[in-house]
Amino acid sequence: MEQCAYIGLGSNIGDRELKLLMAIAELGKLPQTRVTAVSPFYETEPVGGVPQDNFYNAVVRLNTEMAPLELLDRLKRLETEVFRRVPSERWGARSMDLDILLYGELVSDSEELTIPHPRLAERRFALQPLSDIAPDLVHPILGKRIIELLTELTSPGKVVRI
Ligand SMILES: Nc1nc2c(c(=O)[nH]1)N=C(CO)CN2
Repeated sequence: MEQCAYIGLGSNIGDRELKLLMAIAELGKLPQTRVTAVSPFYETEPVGGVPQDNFYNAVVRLNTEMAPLELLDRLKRLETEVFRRVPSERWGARSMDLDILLYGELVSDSEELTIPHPRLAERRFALQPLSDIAPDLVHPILGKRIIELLTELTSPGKVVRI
């Protein structure tokens, strides 16, 4: 069955805007998948304490028939094969980070994959672009709309629309 999945994109190495555009093009080539919404791009302060360059972040909506773990596998392959991402420190700089934020109404916590993304509600760099394309979407655990989560967010984390 086709599901809506929301993917968070982030890059802070090289031509960040070009990398986001390339990632969106690659997502559109995935099997059984269509890109059905793309958020504006934001330049965002790095979160997580490691001193590094600002990120560009965006969120896309996919309509996909791929199962969550299949989608995860495809995203990890894109990160390594297309963007040559190398293993780096946990919160460190990255050429391209592709995270499944939400997958339909699914709530899942396995070793490989936690959905919704466990830090979604704390991250302005994810909530802001997500709220641009899906403000009324309800977080399946917190039971609140994305726009509410964004409004209630107290942590700073500057984000600037490009
Ligand atoms: N602003 C911003 N900060 C981050 C990001 C990111 O995508 N944007 N990704 C990280 C690694 O998951 C760590 N910190």
